[in-house]
Amino acid sequence: MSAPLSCENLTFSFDKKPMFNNINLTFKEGEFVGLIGANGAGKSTLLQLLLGLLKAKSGEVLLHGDSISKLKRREIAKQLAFVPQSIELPYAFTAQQLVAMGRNPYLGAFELEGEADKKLIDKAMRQTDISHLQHRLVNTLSGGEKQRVIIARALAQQSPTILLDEPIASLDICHQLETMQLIQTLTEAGKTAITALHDLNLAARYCDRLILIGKQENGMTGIISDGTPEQVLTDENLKKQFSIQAKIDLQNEKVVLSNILPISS
Ligand SMILES: Nc1ncnc2c1ncn2[C@@H]1O[C@H](COP(=O)(O)OP(=O)(O)OP(=O)(O)O)[C@@H](O)[C@H]1O
Repeated sequence: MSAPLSCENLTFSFDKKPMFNNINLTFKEGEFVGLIGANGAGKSTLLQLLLGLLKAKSGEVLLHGDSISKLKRREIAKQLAFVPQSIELPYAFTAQQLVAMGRNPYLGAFELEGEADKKLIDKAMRQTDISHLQHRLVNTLSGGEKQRVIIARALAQQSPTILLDEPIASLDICHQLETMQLIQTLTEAGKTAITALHDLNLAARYCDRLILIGKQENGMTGIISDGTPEQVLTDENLKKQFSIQAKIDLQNEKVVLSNILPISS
């Protein structure tokens, strides 16, 4: 069976500045993948390419083997949900109305949500701990509350694959852990999750696979390393790609970084 999401020979540049050259990736059903890399490495850009929001210069993104460029946005939305870093809304929506937008790909124009949709909306709000915020206007919520509303919208979308751009950046520590646990539970149930993350310890603790993006020897952006957290979070990668040194241990079969220090250039 073809993978829920893959890309073949993706090449991309912003204006004339070459960025990705020949990226090939396959994401399997039930994988929890962390995209890691320093600021400006290209994590968001890769997510936008996988979503079909940025157009590759060459190569293609495939959803279950079908080229994303041939699918309508509505069909793509049934397969891929996205949690962006931030969201600007032109009008005042309540949290519940925003979460309900996750059902739009399944509804006709002017069609209202049915009972089954409402159940999924309620469930997504419970899973992200925002049921008590349902009637609040989203633009009055704190950054972390708003982030959880956006995650709930993506869950209500019920897509087999979810892409998240730093979903825990503005969350308190408890909601960070709960969100990572929630994504882990969803992937254990078969969903594929690909999430950009800055916290390497949380990435190592929860993700099955890490993809490290960064500058290659030839100056182009590419995949520096792709594998288990143990394979990717090596002394050399931490030094070269993050300019840090750290003590790397294994605790309960999970990589744990401690004594993290910047390497002054
Ligand atoms: N619209 C654009 N036009 C030109 N360059 C861009 C554009 N968007 C992003 N870039 C550049 O592409 C590079 C990758 O950016 P991207 O946002 O993908 O990085 P990132 O890994 O997500 O970074 P961060 O961790 O800081 O969010 C950066 O050098 C950025 O300045």
